Amino acid sequence: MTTVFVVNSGSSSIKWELLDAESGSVYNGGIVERIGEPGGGAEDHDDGMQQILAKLGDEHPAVVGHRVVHGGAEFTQATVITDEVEHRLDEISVLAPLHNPENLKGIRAARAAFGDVPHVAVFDTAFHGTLPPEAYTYAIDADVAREHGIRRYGFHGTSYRYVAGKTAELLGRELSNLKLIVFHLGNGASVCAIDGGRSIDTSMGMTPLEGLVMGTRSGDIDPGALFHLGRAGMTLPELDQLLNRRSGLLGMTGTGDMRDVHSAADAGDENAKAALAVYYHRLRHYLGAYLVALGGADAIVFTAGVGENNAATRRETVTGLDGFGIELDAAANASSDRGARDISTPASATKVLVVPTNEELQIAREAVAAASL
Ligand SMILES: Nc1ncnc2c1ncn2[C@@H]1O[C@H](COP(=O)(O)OP(=O)(O)O)[C@@H](O)[C@H]1O
Ligand SMILES: CC(=O)OP(=O)(O)O
Ligand SMILES: [Mg+2]
Repeated sequence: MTTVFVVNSGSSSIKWELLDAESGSVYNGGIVERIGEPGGGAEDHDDGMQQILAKLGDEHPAVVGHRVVHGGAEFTQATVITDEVEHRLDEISVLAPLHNPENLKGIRAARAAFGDVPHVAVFDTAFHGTLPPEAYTYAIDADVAREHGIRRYGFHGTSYRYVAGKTAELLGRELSNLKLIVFHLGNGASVCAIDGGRSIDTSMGMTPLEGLVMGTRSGDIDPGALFHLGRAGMTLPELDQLLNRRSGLLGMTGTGDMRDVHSAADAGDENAKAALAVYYHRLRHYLGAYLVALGGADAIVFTAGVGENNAATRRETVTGLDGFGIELDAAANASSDRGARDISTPASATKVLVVPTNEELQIAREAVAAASL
């Protein structure tokens, strides 16, 4: 038994678990949400971490695993955190300003509380270290790109690694022989084309802003629109705020929570219906692209809050694709089953699956491995 304390410190929340990395049994855990908001769970991330550490009481983990969203070009695998590593993480924080500074606060507070055990950083970007240059290169001036580190990285990799492994188990196949398209649809959302367990393309880019429509993020937008807004007087911080925090479902409907968007659409709200259409349109855009990138897929997999729970999103993503060998079983898709499951017809050449993610367990396992426990 190896007890791991996992800290998943996000832009506005901190999720945490105390679990056994071998069995996956969770002893304790929780989430501090809406950090910094009026009436939220904590004043700031430092306050949030102090609350969590107080809840741990006398518990003393053998290792602490930290989700770190951006590892830059340097960190391509889970890494034991030394003072030097912490310093390097600080330097690359500018690459993910919504996420990394908060990840670092979690690391500092946890290292102060548990100074005698190894702390391991597990990176969202690490799984995408296999992206080929044509997938990670932006077609801009090569000198500017090199000087400023402008390239695509991809995120949600810890989730993709976990879900890819579970998918192979569910199908009873070797991951090395599988072509998968995995949709991670949570507040942040992305999709990944996985060939033989290796990420070959993904929708998020240099930062977690590119790609799909998200809770508060725009996803893909013509950069020319930003120049236009800049000329109209918007400042850089305002543009950052607009695209990262006031766009996506929130920007189009007034709420960034998919459940509320559906409630509104069901009640006849035209903005909500239009926003869902945009959300689905973007999902299908990437599905088509990745089917071609992989030369066909063995399975299309849905995970995270929306992907696991929202039958309408799954249906609208794959509807009308029988001619491509993708046939959803409507009843299986609509059922309230939980757990990893097949929601396609027996005849469907490409399986459609729901596979719940577990980033905390994946972080715990990688933390134990990196710390050689
Ligand atoms: N039953 C459900 N139906 C539709 N959407 C759901 C359901 N349950 C959760 N969600 C949506 O999942 C999203 C949150 O996903 P989650 O993976 O928990 O996000 P994150 O970890 O990025 O904060 C929210 O938009 C929420 O509305
Ligand atoms: C990388 C990212 O978007 O993370 P999250 O979904 O937790 O915001
Ligand atoms: Mg998440």
